[in-house]
Amino acid sequence: MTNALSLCSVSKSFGGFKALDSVDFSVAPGEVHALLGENGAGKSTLMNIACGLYAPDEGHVELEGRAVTIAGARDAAAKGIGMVHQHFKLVPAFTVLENILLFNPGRAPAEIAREALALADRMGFEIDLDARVGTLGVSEQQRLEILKVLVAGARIIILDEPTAVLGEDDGRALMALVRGLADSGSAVILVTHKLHEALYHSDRITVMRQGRRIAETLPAEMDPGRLTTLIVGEHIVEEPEPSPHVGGARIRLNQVRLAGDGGRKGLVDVSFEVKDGEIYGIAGVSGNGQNELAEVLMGLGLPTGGSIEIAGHGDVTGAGPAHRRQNGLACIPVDRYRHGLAGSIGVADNFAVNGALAGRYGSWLWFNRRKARAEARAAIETFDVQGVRSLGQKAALLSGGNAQKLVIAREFQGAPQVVLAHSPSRGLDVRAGAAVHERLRAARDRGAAVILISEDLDEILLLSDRIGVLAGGRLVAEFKAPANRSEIGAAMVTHD
Ligand SMILES: Nc1ncnc2c1ncn2[C@@H]1O[C@H](COP(=O)(O)OP(=O)(O)OP(=O)(O)O)[C@@H](O)[C@H]1O
Repeated sequence: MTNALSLCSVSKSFGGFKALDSVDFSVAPGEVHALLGENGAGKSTLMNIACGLYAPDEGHVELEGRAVTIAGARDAAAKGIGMVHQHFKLVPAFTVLENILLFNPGRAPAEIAREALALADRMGFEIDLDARVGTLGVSEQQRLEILKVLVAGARIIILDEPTAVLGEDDGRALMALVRGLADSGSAVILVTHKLHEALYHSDRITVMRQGRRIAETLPAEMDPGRLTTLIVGEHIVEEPEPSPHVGGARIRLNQVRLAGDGGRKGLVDVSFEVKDGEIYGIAGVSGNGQNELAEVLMGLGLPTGGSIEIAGHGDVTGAGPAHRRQNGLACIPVDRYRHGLAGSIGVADNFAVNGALAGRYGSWLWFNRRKARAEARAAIETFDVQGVRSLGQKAALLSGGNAQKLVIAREFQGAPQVVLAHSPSRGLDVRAGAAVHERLRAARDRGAAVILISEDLDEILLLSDRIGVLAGGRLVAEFKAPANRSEIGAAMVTHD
């Protein structure tokens, strides 16, 4: 069968750095083709060429066997290529229908509405066209992103890490939707870091490493070990490791409340404590209060009741983010681009923020830029942040995974006593994910209290010494490691 899309010997450089080196990639109608590779391997760059955001330096693009030039995103849409980006491109204040219209200008709203409802129905989900996007949950927003490109007539659909923001159930539902798209004749490219998605939900797998295509293979010929080895060049297996020493309570939440509004659940009388030398995992289906809990802990949301205490620092309930940092709290936020990094400023300056707050580089009158830069350079090396070609390079130009490594490098400076990690390995490849886990264990082993909020139950089970389950904004159950996976799963869903 003729391929729907082929990228033929495509190369791309950014200022002398070869992000893609003569890569071949194709996808056929009715096929799900998984694209895997380490952070910075070049997956997004390749897909950006497929959807017209970048022009290749060498090589060319073919649609149904004919060489074409794709002149930008609009042209790609007109040629039937639709990309669903990792970071949604929706306007929260607009309704669902208005967002679809924005993406499909010039067409009659009534016609678009009819088509959107018919497509949603065919894909097996419901959608309220009048709902404001800001009130939708992540999985609904993602379906809307997919619907947007389908309404625009996409037959080649590129999904960039679509389940990174979803919990287990929503992730499974999305995989069923992906299969439905292929069954209806679309060519689907699934960019992912999740091995099981490639192994069980794709028809073909391409692996990239350092800008090159390392392998094109079939799921039947692979298993998790072999696939990991292809991706990172080594066999990585992680095992749980209990804490060597648990001390006294370091951080304590007493009956913490946060009012819910719109689609937000809020928090209802959440109480738990985390001890020195302990990783406390917060498990739960996404949208059950995890973001709210993280905000309250980071000092971004003020609780409407209850208190938060950090041993040695007293009551920090009303303290803002900067004050909390000075009280020994480090944060790895879930949304690294919103709360973690300032994309438009340089890598070194992003790194220096914490040290500057702690007065490590002098005062605002005399800022020791040399020291800040030297520390940034050392941390980038230690934490293996790749793709940094100069310390002044904008953080937004890092690949998703390397941006996360930069946040972690910064947050682990200065040996924090309390670490809040919210989905810390989201978007990271296996090696980088394992390295982050190692850092969290190391922080715990030197006596820090670590709070790990993650919708990935495997990550929770792998790392936690104790586990709390968040459901409907309440902490509904607590377990000690080694915990039973199905009991935790039951607690996650049996409470409203
Ligand atoms: N516009 C750009 N300018 C400079 N460098 C860039 C640009 N876009 C990408 N790069 C670099 O090219 C390399 C490949 O990045 P790319 O985003 O394609 O990786 P990826 O495989 O998608 O990674 P991840 O899984 O972390 O998202 C990285 O080193 C990145 O820093």
